[in-house]
Amino acid sequence: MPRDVSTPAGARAVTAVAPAKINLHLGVGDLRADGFHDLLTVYRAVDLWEQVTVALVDDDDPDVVVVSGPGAAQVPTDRTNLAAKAVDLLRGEAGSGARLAIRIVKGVPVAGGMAGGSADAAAALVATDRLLGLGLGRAALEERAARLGSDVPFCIRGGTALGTGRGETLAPLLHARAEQHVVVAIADGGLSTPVVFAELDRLRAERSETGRDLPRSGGVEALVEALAGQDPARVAGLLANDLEPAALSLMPALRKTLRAGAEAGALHGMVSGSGPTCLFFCADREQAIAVAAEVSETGVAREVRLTHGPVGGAHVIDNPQQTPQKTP
Ligand SMILES: C[C@](O)(CO)[C@H](O)COP(=O)(O)OP(=O)(O)OC[C@H]1O[C@@H](n2ccc(N)nc2=O)[C@H](O)[C@@H]1O
Ligand SMILES: Nc1ncnc2c1ncn2[C@@H]1O[C@H](COP(=O)(O)OP(=O)(O)OP(=O)(O)O)[C@@H](O)[C@H]1O
Repeated sequence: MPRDVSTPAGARAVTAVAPAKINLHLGVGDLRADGFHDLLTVYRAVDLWEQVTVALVDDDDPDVVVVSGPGAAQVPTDRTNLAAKAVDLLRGEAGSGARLAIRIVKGVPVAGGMAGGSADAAAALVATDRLLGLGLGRAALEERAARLGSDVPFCIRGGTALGTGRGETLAPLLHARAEQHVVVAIADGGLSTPVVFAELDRLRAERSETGRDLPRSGGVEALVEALAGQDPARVAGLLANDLEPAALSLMPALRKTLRAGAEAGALHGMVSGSGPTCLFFCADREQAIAVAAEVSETGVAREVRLTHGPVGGAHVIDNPQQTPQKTP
């Protein structure tokens, strides 16, 4: 462990946090020539946070990556770690020879479809920008973020946003502020994002041969309008995830999880992004507490968490113990 990686924010270390994302709508187009799929998505940041500290260390100390928190053992600690890629990108661009150590405290399920690794990259970009005094604005940081992954720009931005392209092109949805209480059911094991996209392509091809195409989600206008109102049931009726059939095909046990949420009375249950985390949308915090307790009792999930959104995007925090900012 480098000697000053846990130094409170100051000249030699900066800590930033970035939120998990959920996709209230995830429309997936056909496979593109570059290996990605065009998306039409409504992103929302929720209050599960990754915390990343970037610290200047002495020349003879290594550029270590230290990861702690749930699922830490599954996260790489070499330069393939997305936070390390973010640090290397900005340090290289600045022509800096600084030795930088990274400490990650995970609060988002690993490989769970909630952009945990992307949040690490987002927080690392924001922290490195501040530590090296680069002064890159939001737009420049989001451009670097898009090079690291499709979800990374949104983890910087936070709030609620429309995502297009491969998910990296964002437009804020400033009126979509209706708060949501969501129960997060974390599965035992993860799903690989590219494998889930490939399974969707396979299912679509298979179904089209039988003449019964897999249904595709439509537009987002009604959802965006509902998000400007105050009726959680209306919002719940408009949620959609085109990747869900692929995640269910790869992990059929998730059907049981979704059933448990429905039986507990959630307004709507669905797989989060590429899965396997399942989300249960509730009318209010009281219902969310009751649904979380009931789903937890059935034993279908490894862990059940309560969350809500929207919350803000990646930002520097002065005190690593402090609670991240709650509003966008
Ligand atoms: C499922 C989502 O989380 C929804 O927000 C994202 O689309 C995934 O975003 P991400 O994890 O940042 O994914 P990336 O690191 O950009 O891409 C990983 C892999 O996922 C697949 N991928 C990702 C995004 C996209 N629009 N189409 C894809 O087909 C590709 O195989 C790609 O090589
Ligand atoms: N900092 C990181 N944190 C977590 N995983 C990382 C990180 N860097 C690289 N990875 C790799 O990325 C894989 C996906 O992890 P991640 O937690 O980002 O998945 P995810 O939340 O399903 O992603 P998304 O929702 O963006 O598709 C992991 O299995 C891990 O090997």
